[in-house]
Amino acid sequence: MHIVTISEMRELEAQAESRYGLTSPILMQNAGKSAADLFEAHLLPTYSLKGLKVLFLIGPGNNGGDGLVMAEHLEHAGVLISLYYWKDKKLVVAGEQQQGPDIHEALKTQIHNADYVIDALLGTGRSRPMPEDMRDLLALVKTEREQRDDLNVVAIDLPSGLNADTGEVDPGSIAANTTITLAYPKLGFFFFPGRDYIGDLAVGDIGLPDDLQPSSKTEMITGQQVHKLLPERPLNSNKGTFGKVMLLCGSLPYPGSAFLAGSSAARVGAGLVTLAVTEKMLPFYASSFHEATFAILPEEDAESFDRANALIEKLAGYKALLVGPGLGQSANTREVILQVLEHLRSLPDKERPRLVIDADGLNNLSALERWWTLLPKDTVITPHPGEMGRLSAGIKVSGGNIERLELARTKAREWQVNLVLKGSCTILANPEGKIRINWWGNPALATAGTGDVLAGMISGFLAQGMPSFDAATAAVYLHTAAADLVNEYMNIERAGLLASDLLPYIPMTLVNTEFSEL
Ligand SMILES: NC(=O)C1=CN([C@@H]2O[C@H](COP(=O)(O)OP(=O)(O)OC[C@H]3O[C@@H](n4cnc5c(N)ncnc54)[C@H](O)[C@@H]3O)[C@@H](O)[C@H]2O)[C@@H](O)CC1
Ligand SMILES: [K+]
Repeated sequence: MHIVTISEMRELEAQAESRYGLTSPILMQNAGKSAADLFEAHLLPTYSLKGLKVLFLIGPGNNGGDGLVMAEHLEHAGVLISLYYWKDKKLVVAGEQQQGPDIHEALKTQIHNADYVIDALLGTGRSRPMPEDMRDLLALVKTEREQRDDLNVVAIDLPSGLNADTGEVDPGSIAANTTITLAYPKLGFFFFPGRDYIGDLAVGDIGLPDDLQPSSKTEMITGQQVHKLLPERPLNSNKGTFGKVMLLCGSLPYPGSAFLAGSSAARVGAGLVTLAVTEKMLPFYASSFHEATFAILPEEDAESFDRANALIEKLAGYKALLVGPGLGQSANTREVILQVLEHLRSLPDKERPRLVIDADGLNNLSALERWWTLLPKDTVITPHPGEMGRLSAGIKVSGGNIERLELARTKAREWQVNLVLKGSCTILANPEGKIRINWWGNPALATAGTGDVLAGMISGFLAQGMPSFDAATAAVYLHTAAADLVNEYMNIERAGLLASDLLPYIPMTLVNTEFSEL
């Protein structure tokens, strides 16, 4: 699904009118109707609309207009509606305009009684800091919600005061429990602090024709998209059909990485997983990972040439190679990596295993001048912000702010790689400037070993012949989906997940994608 900036959204609306006669009032009718439908479908699976008390905060522009249309639809469905028009300071309760000197007190009563407050004050037309009286109005809602958690705020299009391009927020903005955005998610939703203000995201349909597409090269990854990317699993198949993946991972003191990454490759469906390990390490893996096969390498103090060659000799017929997790950063190991890269570059396209480099693979590379010139075509790299900083000559890389986007786009082009810049909303960028962003994040994933799982999943998809950018896309999405399943089935919330907990849930995510809307 496209992600749009404010100007891209305006351009779409202008085209809708000039090419299809879809004027602003028509789009607004569609927007308000769709918001009402989503409100009913997504937000109230267990409640009836009848008798529900909903207060609408109506702003001066089209965002307020959307709110009014939505209110009208909900009123027909039996919702008890009150409307507060911010600009005129007018309060209408059940169709009656409230009179008298103290509208403010009457408004407070409405907030106190409401089940839902709909924030339809400002949308993409926000052009300046919020006036104090709008901040005060939202502060009343915020205070009330702090006192009772059965008050929900639903933002129309976006939480008022949020900058839809950057994710910056006004001091008066309040976080929504749910945001019903119109037509497409806005870029600012994917960056902090904005990300924290969106709550659950739903995307409303404003009736734009299918062939009117945004020019944006930025996409939000969705379950349905991933479902279409996943490899076929024909009945007439054997383990050879689904490809072999080799892992150059794990060393003392990080043996677990190879197990986690290798298991993850198998869990996304790779036909065969081979761990390239030393004889000393073999007993550890052989006892914990029964399904793996092994390529035995000379010990780590052997000549780098011999270590690299032992791997290269075994590599024929492999479709994917993962280098890095737990590998260590000795000069000898760096030499091994360089020789393996040289070998990969020398192979014809068809015979070359697709490469994923993660963790120590990246740390080893970042010590070298113009390291990216050493990579074979179609490589995927998966840095977290710290690794990204080292790869980019020591700059500081944000974990969630908007600057990440341009950095990812520029560097993927410059380095000619498929870049997975990890973070709360992981960003993927390819050499052609295409961007895909993962909406889902899960703080439980902030624990050791989950990166190994992600890198393993990518290599498992590569083994099955998926193009590099798509393999990374599917893995990033399903990795957070697996974490959500762990939370659900293990009954945990934001902490306590072990990376290995993800493993049994990965296959379930492959099935679920078809049915997830976002
Ligand atoms: N234009 C269209 O075709 C459509 C617009 N849609 C809705 O319209 C919204 C955009 O509408 P508008 O462009 O009218 O913009 P908004 O409704 O976001 O706000 C613009 C109005 O608010 C005022 N304003 C701007 N910043 C302010 C601030 N900080 N404090 C107080 N007032 C401020 C402006 O003077 C203007 O009157 C979208 O977010 C969406 O909700 C949808 O109805 C779909 C179709
Ligand atoms: K709004």
